[in-house]
Amino acid sequence: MTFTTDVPVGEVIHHSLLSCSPDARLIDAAKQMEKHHVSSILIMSAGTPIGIWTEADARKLDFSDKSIGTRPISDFMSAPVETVLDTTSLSEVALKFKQQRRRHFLVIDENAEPMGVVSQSDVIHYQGLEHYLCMRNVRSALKHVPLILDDHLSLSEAVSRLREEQRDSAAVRVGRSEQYSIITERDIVRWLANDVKGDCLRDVCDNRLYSVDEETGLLQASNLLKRKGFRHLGVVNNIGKLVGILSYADILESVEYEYVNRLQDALHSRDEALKSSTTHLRLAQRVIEASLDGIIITNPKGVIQSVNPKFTQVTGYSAEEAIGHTPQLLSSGRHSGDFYQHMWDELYRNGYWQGEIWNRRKNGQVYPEWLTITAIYDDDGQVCQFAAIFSDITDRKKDEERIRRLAFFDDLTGVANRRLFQDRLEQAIANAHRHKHRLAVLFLDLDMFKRINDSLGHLMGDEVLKVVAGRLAHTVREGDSVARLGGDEFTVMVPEVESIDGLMVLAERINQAISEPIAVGSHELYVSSSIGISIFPDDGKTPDELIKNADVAMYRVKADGRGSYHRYTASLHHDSVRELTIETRLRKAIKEQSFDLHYQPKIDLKTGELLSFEALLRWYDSYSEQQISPAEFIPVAERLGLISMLGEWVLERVCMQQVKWHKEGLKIKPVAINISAQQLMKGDISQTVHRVLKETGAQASWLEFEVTESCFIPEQADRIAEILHNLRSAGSNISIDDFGTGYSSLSYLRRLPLDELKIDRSFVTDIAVNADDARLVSTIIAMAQGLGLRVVAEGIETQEQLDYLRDHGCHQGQGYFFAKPSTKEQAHDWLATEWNPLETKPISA
Ligand SMILES: Nc1nc2c(ncn2[C@@H]2O[C@@H]3COP(=O)(O)O[C@H]4[C@@H](O)[C@H](n5cnc6c(=O)[nH]c(N)nc65)O[C@@H]4COP(=O)(O)O[C@H]3[C@H]2O)c(=O)[nH]1
Repeated sequence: MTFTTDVPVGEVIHHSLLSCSPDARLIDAAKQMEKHHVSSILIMSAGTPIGIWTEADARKLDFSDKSIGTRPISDFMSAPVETVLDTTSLSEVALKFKQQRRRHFLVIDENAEPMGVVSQSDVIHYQGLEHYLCMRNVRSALKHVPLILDDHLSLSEAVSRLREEQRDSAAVRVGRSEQYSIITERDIVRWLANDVKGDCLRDVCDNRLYSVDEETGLLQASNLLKRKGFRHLGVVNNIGKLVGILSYADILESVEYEYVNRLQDALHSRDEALKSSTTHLRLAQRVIEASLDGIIITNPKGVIQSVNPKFTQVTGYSAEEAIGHTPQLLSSGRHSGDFYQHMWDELYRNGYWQGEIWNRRKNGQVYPEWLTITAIYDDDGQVCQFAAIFSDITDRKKDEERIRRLAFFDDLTGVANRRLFQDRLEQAIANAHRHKHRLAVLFLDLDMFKRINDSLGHLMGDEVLKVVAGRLAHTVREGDSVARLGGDEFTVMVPEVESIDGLMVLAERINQAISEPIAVGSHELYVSSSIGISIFPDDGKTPDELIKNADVAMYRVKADGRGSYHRYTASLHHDSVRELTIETRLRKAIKEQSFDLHYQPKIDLKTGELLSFEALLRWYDSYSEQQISPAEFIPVAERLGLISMLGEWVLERVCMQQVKWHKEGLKIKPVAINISAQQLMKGDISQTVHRVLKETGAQASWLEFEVTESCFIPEQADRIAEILHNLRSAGSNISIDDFGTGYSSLSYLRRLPLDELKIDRSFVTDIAVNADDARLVSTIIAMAQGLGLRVVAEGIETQEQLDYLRDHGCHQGQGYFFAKPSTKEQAHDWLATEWNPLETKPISA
C-alpha cells in the first residue's frame, strides 16, 4: 500500500496538450482527440488559450445537421478556459471539480504558460483516495438510475437525450434483451471524427457494457476502470438488474473531501511517525551494532532475543549460540542464588539494576563486567523486554588492583605498607576491644643494615629486605599481619595474643629466621634483628601509640646489644621522651658549641707515670642545669648524623690544647680521642686530622685514636684497615676501645694496624668478685701480648683491681683509682708537676 501525499497537480498531468485555432473544423479537432486518446483540445489564438472543447461539449452537437463536422470549433467551445496553477494540490483540484462541476482544468505554470490538462481520472488515480475508496462500495457512488436508450434511437436523438438528461453516458438495450451496450461522450467525438453514417444506435453501438455487482468496492471498481481502460461500468443488483452506470465523475463526486482530508492528515501523520520511528529504529540498530558495550535483549522471561557484535567479542558466543538461551549461559558460578534473586527483585521493583558481576566467557575464563539492566514496558505497563548493557572491566579492575597495591602495599617487598598496617591495626584494636582480648605489635629493625647498603650497594640491600620480608611472612601465623614501614623497619601485628610467653616465642622465632644466612649474588650475608613489642591495651590504645611504643622498646634492644627482643615498659617511654629532649637540646648545643673537654690520665701500672690522656666530651645542659653523659648523647648524635661535626670539634680542641701546653713548655703526653663508628666509616678522618694538625700546628704523635670494637665490621675489614693505616702512618697510635664487648676475632684484629687494646670497664669491675671475668681479663692480656699490643685496663677503681691487672702483665690503666676525668686546668697541673698517682698510693706486694 502506498502512502500518497497530496501532490501538486503539475506532477501528475500528462504534458501532451492538443490545441487548434478557433476556426479549426470540429471534425479535425475530433480526429486529433481520437488519435491521441485525449478528452479535450485547447483553442488558441495568438498563443493564448481562448477556449476549450471537450468530450462533454460534444453533447451540444446537433447530429441531424449533416454538415456539423465542418463547423468552426469556436462555435462550440467553452470559454473562458478554467485554469489551475501547477502548484495547486490535487485535493484542491478535486474540490474545484466538484464545486464547478467541471471535468477538465487547464494547468498553467507561474508564467501562465499552459502545461497540460488535468482530468477527474487523474485526481482519482493520483490523489491517494485508496483508503477512502476501499471503505465504500459502488452503490454508494451511484447518483442516478441509469439512462437506458433503445438501440433503434437515432444518433441525434441519443445525443440530445444525453444532453437533456445531463449524462455523460447511457446504456443501450440490445433489442428487447437485458443486455446492454454503452454510449459515452467519447463515442460522440468518435462518431464526429469518423463522420459515421448510421441512422440508429444499433448500427454504431458495439461496446458491450461491462458490469459489476453493486456491492463491489469502489477501489476495486476504480482499479477495474483503470486496468480495462474503461470510463464507465454498469452496476447490477443482486438479481442482475442494471441499477446504474458508474463513471469517474461519480466516484469523484461521492468522495467526502473533508473526511478524505482528515483521513489523509491522519495517514500523513502515521506515515511521518512510521518514517521517523523507522529512522529511529534504524539509528538505534546502528548504535547497538556499533556499541562498545555488549548488549543483550531478552524477553520478559529472560530468554535472549538478540545480542550485538560486542557481546560476541567479549563472551565468545555468537548471536546464534546465545539467542534462545538465558544469560545463565554466562554464569560464572561466583554469585549465590540470593545475589540473582535480589537482582531480579530490584529489576521488577524499579525496572533497573546496575552493578558489578562476574561472568564466564565461552573459553571458560571468568571476567568482571559492569552491568546495567533496564526493563522495557509496553503500552499496558507490562515488561515486554529487558535490555542488558555491559562492559568488560577486566582492565579497569587490574588498574584498580595496581593502584590499590601501590597505595597499600610496599612496592619492594610486597608486604603491607604503613597505611594499610595502620588500617588493619585500627580494625584489630576495635575487635580486640570488643572481644576483650590482647593484641601485639612487634617492631623490627635490622641490625647494621646500613652497613650492607653502604658496602654492597642499595640493590643488595633491597634483596636482603625482600628475603627478610619473605621470612617474616612465613614465620608469622595466618591472620598475623606483616608490614614494612620504610627502610629496614618492619612491623608484625598479632591480632589475638593468647599468652605473653607465646608472643616471646614468636619474637624469638622471627629473630632466628632472620639470622639464617642470606645468599645474595655471590655473597652470603648475616643479619640480625632487634624487636620491640607493645601490647594492647597495656602498652597503648591507639595504632600510633602501639607502633611508637614498640619502636621505643626496639631501641632499647639496640642499646642493650641488638639481636634480641624487648617488651615496652613505661620507663622506656620515659627514656624515649628524654632521648627526644636530648635530641632537641643537642642540636642547639652543637650550634652554640656549649661543650667542654675533660682529660683522664692513663697511668703506667708499674711506675705510676702519667703516660697519656683520654679526652672525654662534656656537655653541661644549661636548660636542665646538669651534665649529660656522653654515653647518653653520643648515640643520639650518631643517630642524627651529627657525630662527625662533634668529633671534629673535639679534634680541634685537643690539638689546640696540646699546642698551647707545648708553647707553655710542658712535656707533651699524647691525648686519645674517641672516634665513633660513623665518623670512621665516613672515610675522610685522616684528611680531617691532616688538615686540623696543619691548621693548629699540633703533631700527629701527640694524638691517639680510640676506636670501639663495634666499629669493626668484617665485611669492611679492608676499608677500615686502610683508614686506620692512614692515621697511624701519619704518626698517631690506634687503640681498640671497650675490648671484649664485641665479637672481633683474633684473625680479624691481626689484619688491623693497632697499637693498643683497652679492656672494657665491665670486666675490670668484677675482677675481684667474678672468677670468670678475672680469667677473661687475664686471657685478653695474654692474647694482646701475643699480638704485640699494649694493654690498657679501663675503670680501675680499687687496689685489688690494680693488683690483679699488674700481676697479670697489664701495662697501663685508667680509672677513678688514679683520677677522674678532669678539667684542662687540672690536666695542666698534672703535666706541670709530673704528677704520679702511685707515689701517694701504696703498691701492695
Ligand atoms: N665508673 C667508672 N667510670 C670510669 C672510670 N674511669 C673512666 N670512666 C668512664 O669510662 C668512660 C671511658 O670512656 P669510653 O669507654 O671511651 O666511653 C666513652 C666514649 O665511648 C664516649 N665518648 C666520650 N667522649 C667522646 C668523644 O669525644 N667522642 C666520641 N666519639 N665518644 C666519646 O662516651 C663514653 C662515656 O664517656 P664518659 O661518660 O666520659 O665515661 C668515660 C669515663 O668517665 C672508673 O674508674 N669508673
